[in-house]
Amino acid sequence: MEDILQVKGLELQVGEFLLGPVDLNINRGELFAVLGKTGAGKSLFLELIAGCYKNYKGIIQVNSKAPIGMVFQDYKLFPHMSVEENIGYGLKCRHMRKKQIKEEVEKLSEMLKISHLLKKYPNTLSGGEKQRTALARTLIVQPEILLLDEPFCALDLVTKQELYQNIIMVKEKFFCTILLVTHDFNEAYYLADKIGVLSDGKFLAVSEKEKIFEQAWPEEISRFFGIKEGKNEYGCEYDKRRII
Ligand SMILES: Nc1ncnc2c1ncn2[C@@H]1O[C@H](COP(=O)(O)OP(=O)(O)OP(=O)(O)O)[C@@H](O)[C@H]1O
Repeated sequence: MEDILQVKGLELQVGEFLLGPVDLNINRGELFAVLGKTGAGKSLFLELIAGCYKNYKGIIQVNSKAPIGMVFQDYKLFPHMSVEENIGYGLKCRHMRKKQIKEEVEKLSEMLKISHLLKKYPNTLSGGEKQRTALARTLIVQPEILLLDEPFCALDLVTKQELYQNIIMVKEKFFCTILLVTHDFNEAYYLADKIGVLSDGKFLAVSEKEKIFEQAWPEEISRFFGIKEGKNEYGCEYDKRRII
């Protein structure tokens, strides 16, 4: 399959922290989960791909003419704009006509089940509603690469599972390649095609999801996958059906 993103010898030093070197290829259309504990460098990696840093070493090659979309951990909605204005913002910047913006916003809101929120303002929304709004605001400009920085971390289990379905829908209907940052292996396992384990700024392992349980990983990596001596945290043979 064709690579949409190629990263070679990528390094970024911020203060004391060194991210990289990272070598990674992401296939078009895949969902790649960046799995790691707090402080591993997950957000930095995503922000680097998004173009937030200039002072890096190495190569980031993006094989896409469309913009890269990013949904931030804290959503970063514009507080003075309604949900409708937030979602339509990217089209307004591209000088699309008001009527067309309205149509596009309505269409996308329906898909993400937030039509009833359009007149509301961000400070009156729940976490899940904010997340859907942020996702819609990013998707409206039809990115080919979607970067999601721990999009579910502050949400309850039921809302999370509803939003997982949104992500699966987005991947299929928008043909997006998705990089998803998470510290939750179950989430990564449920959603991803491929999982990369990031620890202290370095990818310790990258594996297709199906192959995770077929390989003997070093102890350090096994822990990320919830495996201990071939067994899971419940002390029984790892049973993939347990996951979500
Ligand atoms: N602008 C910055 N200047 C200096 N250090 C930074 C900067 N941004 C991040 N760091 C440091 O880089 C390391 C990685 O941060 P990063 O936010 O990428 O971690 P993370 O894996 O996303 O963690 P979390 O899961 O808690 O969000 C941390 O030690 C952090 O303190």
